[in-house]
Amino acid sequence: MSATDGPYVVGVDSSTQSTKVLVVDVATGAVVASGQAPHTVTTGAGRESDPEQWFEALCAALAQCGEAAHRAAAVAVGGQQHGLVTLDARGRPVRPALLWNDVRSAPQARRLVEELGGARAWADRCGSVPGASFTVSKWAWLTEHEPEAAAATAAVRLPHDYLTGRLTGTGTTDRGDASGTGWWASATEAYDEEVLASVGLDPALLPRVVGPGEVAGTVRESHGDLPFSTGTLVAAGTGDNAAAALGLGLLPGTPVLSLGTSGTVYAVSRRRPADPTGTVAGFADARGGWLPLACTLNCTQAVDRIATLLGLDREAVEAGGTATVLPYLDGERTPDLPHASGLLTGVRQDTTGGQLLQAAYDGAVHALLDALDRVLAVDAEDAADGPAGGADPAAPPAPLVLIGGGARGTAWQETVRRLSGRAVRIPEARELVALGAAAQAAGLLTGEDPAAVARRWDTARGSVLDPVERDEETLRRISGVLADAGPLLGAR
Ligand SMILES: Nc1ncnc2c1ncn2[C@@H]1O[C@H](COP(=O)(O)OP(=O)(O)O)[C@@H](O)[C@H]1O
Ligand SMILES: O=C(CO)[C@@H](O)[C@H](O)COP(=O)(O)O
Repeated sequence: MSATDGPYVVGVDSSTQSTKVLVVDVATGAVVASGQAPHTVTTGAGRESDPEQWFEALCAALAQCGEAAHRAAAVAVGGQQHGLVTLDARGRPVRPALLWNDVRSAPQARRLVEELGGARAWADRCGSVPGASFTVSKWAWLTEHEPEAAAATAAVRLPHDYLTGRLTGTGTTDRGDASGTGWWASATEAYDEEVLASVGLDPALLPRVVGPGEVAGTVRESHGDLPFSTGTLVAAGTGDNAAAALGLGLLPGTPVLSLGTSGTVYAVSRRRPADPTGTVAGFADARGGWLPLACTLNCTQAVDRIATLLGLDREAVEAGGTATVLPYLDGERTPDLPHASGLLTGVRQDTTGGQLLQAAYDGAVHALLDALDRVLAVDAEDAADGPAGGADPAAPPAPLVLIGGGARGTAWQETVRRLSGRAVRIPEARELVALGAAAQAAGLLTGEDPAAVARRWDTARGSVLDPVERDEETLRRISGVLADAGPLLGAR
């Protein structure tokens, strides 16, 4: 069979900055066509995007795929997590979506944690201690600040639910994305009626949770902007991080570090996470397992912004110097400092712009690696459960898999390598979220586990950079600044 014999599937990544689509050959995993279209995100106090623009971007990205997209037998959507999409009775957005990196809901998150038994209780029932990013906090913010918008809401959706619904005409989600809402209890794998009641949200407004391997629906009557025929299968879809885990065919014991608008660090696990510190979110994955994950709000965009302020190319880093940058331009989630802003300290007469830029990369990566240890702690408990659970403890640690737009940058690669002290694998495949969605769609056609599809496609193939000695001095310096700067960063 040649690389283009089909059948074909379409995988979608509707993430913060853009929509990316891949048309993939089910037999070989060959990407036969791709497209990308940008999104607009508001700046200022909040972070909002228009869901209708996501659908327009999806149509535009699909149009770039030409004839190949018309041949798709199944489609799935991976999307940015947590965003609150409110729809009216006609299925139109009541207002723009509140995104995962909108920190205005931090006070509501804190109140919810206090009112429902504290952090330990939340971790036990929901798997996570909700912060400003979680959908439940956003709904609580909306009911307080825009009660008329909340009252006009006839359906509540996540970004990937919204797009899936535009394809099928029905309201569905999946356990992976539902686990980032704060109203889905990981302990019972069901909507948590007590949490919903506490924020005045009627469960009838929520989508049906489609199980792994189930069909969400079929493309309702096809229309001009979409290339799909009526009746094309639509898979459950999931959140973007769970989709990337599928796209890598991830097994327990292999940590992933994703460098996009958000920085994320995660692993798959057979053990349900429940971290009462709130650093590790106890997400479900898209298969039936778990996805302990930590997320930062300031990653590639924050470092690019600092490069722009310095008038430098993003690769123009220089080693050395004494400067420390905490690039928390949008407030921060890991560490939990939603009211923080960026901090620069340790500047001397001989500090160069390139050193300041390197310090920004270091600050962004420090936060992720600090959290990686906690993510791996869940995974290590998992490994202790049995031989299938994780890596041989005597073996060297598995390479850190580097994905997301930033993984293409040498400065990012070298910073992660130096501050982690681990080998770093860089998959050749660029769009792991869209590939994971494609693998989920392919699984509907072949009956295979989507992660097994991705392994058959060899999506994690790529170069491995050898480990270098960990730069403990820089890590210590950044940790010291963080510890000393509490009041400046709005720490409570
Ligand atoms: N060659 C590159 N080197 C470094 N960074 C890059 C490169 N190409 C893209 N990026 C970064 O990737 C980011 C987008 O990554 P992506 O994973 O697509 O984000 P998201 O999924 O959040 O929309 C941009 O903010 C940009 O800084
Ligand atoms: O909030 C999280 C994870 O909890 C983010 O990872 C979002 O899912 C956005 O992802 P990107 O658009 O940065 O890929």
